[in-house]
Amino acid sequence: MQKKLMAPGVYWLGAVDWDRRLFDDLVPLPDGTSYNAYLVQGTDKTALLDAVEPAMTDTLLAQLADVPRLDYIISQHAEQDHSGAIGLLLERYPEARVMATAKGKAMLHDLLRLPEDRVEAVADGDRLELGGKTLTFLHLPWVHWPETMASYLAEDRILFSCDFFGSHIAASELFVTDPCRVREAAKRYFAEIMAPFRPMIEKNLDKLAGLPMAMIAPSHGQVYDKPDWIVAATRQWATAAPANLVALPFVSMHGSTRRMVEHLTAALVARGTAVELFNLAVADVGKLAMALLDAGTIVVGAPTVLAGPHPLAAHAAFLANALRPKAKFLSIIGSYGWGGRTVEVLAGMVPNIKAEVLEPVLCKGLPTPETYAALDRLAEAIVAGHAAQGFAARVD
Ligand SMILES: Cc1cc2nc3c(=O)[nH]c(=O)nc-3n(C[C@H](O)[C@H](O)[C@H](O)COP(=O)(O)O)c2cc1C
Repeated sequence: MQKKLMAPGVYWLGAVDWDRRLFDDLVPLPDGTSYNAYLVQGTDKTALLDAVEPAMTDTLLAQLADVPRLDYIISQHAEQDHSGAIGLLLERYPEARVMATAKGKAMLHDLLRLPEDRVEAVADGDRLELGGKTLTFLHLPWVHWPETMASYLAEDRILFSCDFFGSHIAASELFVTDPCRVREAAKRYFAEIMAPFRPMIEKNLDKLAGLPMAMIAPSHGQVYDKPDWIVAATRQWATAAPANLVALPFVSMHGSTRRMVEHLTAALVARGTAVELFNLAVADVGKLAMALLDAGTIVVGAPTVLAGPHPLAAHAAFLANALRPKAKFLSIIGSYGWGGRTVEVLAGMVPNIKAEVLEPVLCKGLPTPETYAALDRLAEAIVAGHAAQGFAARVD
C-alpha cells in the first residue's frame, strides 16, 4: 500500500495486514488489521508518528523512500506493533530523535533496548514546532498501557490517538467507509484491551472533550473523518450501566451441562432477559469480551473435570476476571459425575468481579426435574436482580 494524503503535508503510512487472524496470541482478528504510522511535514522539520509491526518494516521503509530526513519519531505507545520498527528507522535516519512520555522512554529501552540518548521524554502539553505544523503531546495513560499518549496537530485539527479509538480492520480505504462495521470492530477492540481501564478511559475522554477534531487517526483500522460518533460510542462502552443481558460461556463434553444451559436460557428469555451463549469449545473470545462488557449477569456453565471446572471454563473465568466486567450478578451451573470443587475453584478465580453470587446449580449426571426447578429459580433471581437495578435492553 502506498502512502496516502490526509491533509497538506500529512500522510498515512503503514501496513495493512489482511492475513493476520490472531493478535497477542489470544485475540481473534476476523477482519485482519492495519498498523498505521503518520508523517507530518512542516516547512522546517518532519515527524513520523509511530511505526509498524516489525515484520512489516520494509513496507514502511519503502513508503519513506522519498523522505530524506526525519527529525522526529513520535512513539506514542511502546508496544512492539507500533514501536518495534523504530530501531531500524533510527539506523536509516541517524539524525532522528524519538519523543515519548518518560514512562514510554523507559519502556522503549526495556522492551527494545533503544539507545537512551536517542530518546527524549516529553511532558503533557509539550509542543513541537515543525514549521506551520504544531504537534501537542497529550498524555493519556492506560489506553491500554501506562505510558500511552496522543498527539494533536492543531493546524489540521487531527488527533493521532494511537490505540485509543482503534479497530482491527484491514481496508484499502483511508477513511471509515462503513460505520456499522467499524463500530463493531472498535467495540470488540475496546472490550478486549481497554475494558479493564474504563475509569482511566473516561478521564482521558474528559481530557479530550472540547478539542476541535476534524479527524481521529488511530494506529489500527481506518481514520475517522467524522469522529464524533466514535468518541460518543467509546464513552458509552466505558460508562454505560450493564444491560438486561446474561453472558453465558459454557462447556459440555457429553451434553448434560448443555441441557442445563438450554433450560436456563429458555427460562430467562421467557421472562424477558436476553442471553448470549458461548460454547467455549468453538467460541470467539472477542465476541465473549463484547458480551462481558454489556452483561448484567455472567453465568458460567462448567462440567467437573479432574475435581475442578473444565479447563475451558477456567480459561473463560480467568479472562472475565482480567477484563473486570460491570456485571452485578454471577452464577455457576454444571454437571458432575461423582464429586469435586468446581464451584469453589471457579468462584476463587474471579476476585475482580464485584458481583453478587446467585445460588449455583450443580447436578449429578443428567439434569433432573429438581435441577430444572433450581434453574427456574436462578432465572427468576436474575430477572428480579436486573429489574431492581433498572437494567435496560442492550443498545449495541
Ligand atoms: C476427563 C474427565 C474427567 C472427569 N473428572 C471428574 C471429576 O473429577 N469429578 C466428577 O465429579 N466428574 C468428573 N467427570 C465426569 C463429568 O463431570 C460428568 O460426566 C458430567 O456429567 C459431564 O457433563 P457434560 O455432559 O456437560 O460434559 C469427568 C469426566 C471426564 C470426561
